[in-house]
Amino acid sequence: MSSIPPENLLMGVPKKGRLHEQCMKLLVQGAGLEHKRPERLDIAHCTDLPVTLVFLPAHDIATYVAEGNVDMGITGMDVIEETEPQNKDLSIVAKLGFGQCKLAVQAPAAEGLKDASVLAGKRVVTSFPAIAEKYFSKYENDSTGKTKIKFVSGSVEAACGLGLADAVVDLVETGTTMRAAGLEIVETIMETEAVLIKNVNTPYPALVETIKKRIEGYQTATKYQMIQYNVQRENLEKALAITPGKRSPTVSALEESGWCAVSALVHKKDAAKIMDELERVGADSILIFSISNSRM
Ligand SMILES: Nc1ncnc2c1ncn2[C@@H]1O[C@H](COP(=O)(O)OP(=O)(O)OP(=O)(O)O)[C@@H](O)[C@H]1O
Ligand SMILES: O=P(O)(O)OC[C@H]1O[C@H](OP(=O)(O)OP(=O)(O)O)[C@H](O)[C@@H]1O
Ligand SMILES: [Mg+2]
Repeated sequence: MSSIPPENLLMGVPKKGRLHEQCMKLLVQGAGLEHKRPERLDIAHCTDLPVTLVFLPAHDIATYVAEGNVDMGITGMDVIEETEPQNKDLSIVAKLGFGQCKLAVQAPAAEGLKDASVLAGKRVVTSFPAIAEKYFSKYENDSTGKTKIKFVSGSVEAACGLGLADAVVDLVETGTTMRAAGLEIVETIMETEAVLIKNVNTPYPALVETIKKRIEGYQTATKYQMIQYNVQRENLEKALAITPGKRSPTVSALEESGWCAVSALVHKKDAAKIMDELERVGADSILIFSISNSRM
């Protein structure tokens, strides 16, 4: 294996699981971190920037970053919360808009529990023991005693069915896993999504900034599309009210007198509605272009 060049920034990336694919897309297509990962190896050097990707379990990445073993990383907010008291040197660089789900107290639907206070002192199985312990402590008193929290690293929802737990604390996205196990949400503890994080003492702040800018540019590109259309000057004001752009639209004169061409960024999700509205105020030759990357 080639050794890590000493001048390289180390970036912790989830090696598998729910975040892996979207992380790779973001880092390669978005941040241009092209690399070759040798078979079975958890380290890959990038060709364009002095960055080495280190493939790690998502649940360990906050700790690696907080302790400065890697300079940056991508993991869930839930993982950061779980390791919280040790994270004084960790800071969040950007929210990434994927890996969105919630961490929730779940109990058998048949029990019909109205709130989690009745679970204080009972048996709870989770991959998030620190969050669960803190959460249940607010419900505990002399008569309930301490909640018995047991750590498992996966397949958490099976614990109630196996008779090992009265409730679980685990992630819920679509709810499919939870419902299949006959569970329901009793209380939501937190909403979570993937975040880009850094160690505040990294010796590569300029490189962190470059990666952050590249990712932000890519995120904008994936959220927006470029709209272009022609409109008569008398209808321009109404058309610009529909497409005010991100900062401001570009308006240029057409050869045909009385007409101008407009281009502006629009939210991808609003594009169809905006085209309808522009047509209604007399715009024509309306075109939508995808943006593959951007820098604003
Ligand atoms: N169903 C989900 N939807 C969205 N994000 C999720 C989901 N499950 C997990 N995550 C996010 O991904 C992070 C890593 O969890 P994941 O389950 O991918 O890792 P893992 O348990 O190491 O992998 P695997 O489940 O393949 O063993 C979680 O901390 C959370 O932030
Ligand atoms: O609400 P859903 O869409 O069903 O997603 C939630 C499930 O996804 C994750 O599990 P994963 O698939 O990573 O398996 P694991 O429990 O073995 O980690 C999480 O731990 C939940 O079990
Ligand atoms: Mg998992």
